[in-house]
Amino acid sequence: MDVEGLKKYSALHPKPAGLTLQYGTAGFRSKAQQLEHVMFRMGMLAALRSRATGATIGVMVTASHNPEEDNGVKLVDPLGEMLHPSWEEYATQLANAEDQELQKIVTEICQKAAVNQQKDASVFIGRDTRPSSKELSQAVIDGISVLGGQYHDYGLVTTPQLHYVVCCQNTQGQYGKPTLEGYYQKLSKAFTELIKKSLSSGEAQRQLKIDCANGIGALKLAEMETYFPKEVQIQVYNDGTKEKLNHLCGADFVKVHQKPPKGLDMKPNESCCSFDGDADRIVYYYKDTAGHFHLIDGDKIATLISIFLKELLAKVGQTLKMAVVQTAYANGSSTRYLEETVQVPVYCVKTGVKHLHHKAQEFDVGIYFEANGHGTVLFSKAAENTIRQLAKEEKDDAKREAAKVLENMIDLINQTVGDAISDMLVIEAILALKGLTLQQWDALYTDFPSRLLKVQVADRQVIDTTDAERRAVTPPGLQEKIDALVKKYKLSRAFVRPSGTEDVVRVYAEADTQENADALAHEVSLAVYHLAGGKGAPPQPI
Ligand SMILES: CC(=O)N[C@H]1[C@@H](OP(=O)(O)O)O[C@H](CO)[C@@H](O)[C@@H]1O
Ligand SMILES: [Mg+2]
Repeated sequence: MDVEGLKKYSALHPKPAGLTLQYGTAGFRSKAQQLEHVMFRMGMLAALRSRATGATIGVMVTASHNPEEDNGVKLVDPLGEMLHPSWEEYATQLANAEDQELQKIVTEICQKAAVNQQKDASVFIGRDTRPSSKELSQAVIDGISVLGGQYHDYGLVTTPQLHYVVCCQNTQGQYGKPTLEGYYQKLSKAFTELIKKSLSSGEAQRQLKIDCANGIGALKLAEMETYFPKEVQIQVYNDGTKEKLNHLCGADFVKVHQKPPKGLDMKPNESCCSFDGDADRIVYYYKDTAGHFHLIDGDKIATLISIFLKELLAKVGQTLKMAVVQTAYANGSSTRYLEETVQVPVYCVKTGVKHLHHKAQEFDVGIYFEANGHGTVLFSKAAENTIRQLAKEEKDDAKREAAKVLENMIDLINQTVGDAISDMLVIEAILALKGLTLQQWDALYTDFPSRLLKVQVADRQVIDTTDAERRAVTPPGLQEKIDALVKKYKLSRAFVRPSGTEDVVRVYAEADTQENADALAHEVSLAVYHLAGGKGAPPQPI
């Protein structure tokens, strides 16, 4: 280790006194001006992780759907997955070390994780469009360099694009070419093949309005435009030229407020969707002729994909094990529909993509989505091989054609992580192939009315949960209170958990009517406020 270099560079990116941050659900997130030292140190950690795995590691500078003033950083593991949980602890230790302790902590991590410091290190870097991202990614570069690592800076990319190139690089091109061009080519080729099949059935040109949250998605859709088949016409809104990132727009805003984003003029029955700030989430929506807004969230996306894949698997005659993975935030109506009508097993795991991804890996075809629109489909290597072979060699025409559709789906889906661009193309292809309108898709089932709220408390860690976060174990009395409140309403359900990305406790409730869901959520919020150390004024009714 270049001890002098480390001293010099860490002095350029000093840690603010008294600041402690934690590698949470989606890496580190905070106000941008508090993050320089974290970026520098995550550059260092990525170099160490690269040496430990003998592979290229990704570092993405983004705070996704958070306000423009925030920023964040997450590490990408060799196959494009989220950083392994065993290293999250090292990330937290390194980020919180005092400047003069850095060398000691690095040595400790190297010992604990058996990192050979002589090995080569390679890191890919990407960033979103926040004003602070460029400078912060420079701090990441300093961190990589100070530990003697090599890097490739992809500059402005969506989070899923960075995951994709990391996976391509570490699979020696098996997953595709580790370039943006490679990404656009792979997706557009698969999409064009699929759309061709629907056109023969007389589909008209498809039109879609996309709210890009004033983020990176707009730039990347513009780059991709030349690759799109002309049968699909997309119109980009909130492209970042006028308004602030994520302000009153984007997938998170639309999902949480259950209303259309600012800056997108929506005519009745037009297909619209929203990306989030780093383009790894997507939700669809439309306005009916009576002017009512209809949200089609991650649960309905998972449902559409499940129906489509199940039908195809039946056509190819393969008994592959398929399942859907959700979190406690999935609307109860979606879970019921998937289990009872689509007849696919559904599993509930803790919030956070890493948990969903991990569970989905247990199946031949694992479909996972968070209700907020983050999700993808994973195919096991064995399933993928079977499908590719059938697509090439199967004698039965109908079976072979179905296998080809599945093969293109495999190529169109970004299996490394949820990807708004890829998911959008998957959805458009399925709707075209099935000849479904957004209204028909929406009508598959009706969401139970729900409400998601935040409560401020002094220390959110006083709440500990179990059963995939659906029950609170501490503080004492809280779960009993929630149980009693839930009993007061019909078709109701409620749970609370500390957020992993914000300093709040999240409260979720469902009930038979919107008024009841709102009332239940409010009553549960009060229980959290009183039993878990509420801060500031008590929660007000909605
Ligand atoms: C209710 C909700 O939407 N929670 C989000 C949010 O996590 P919290 O731990 O709830 O803050 O951000 C995560 C990262 O983007 C995302 O994975 C998750 O779904
Ligand atoms: Mg995001």
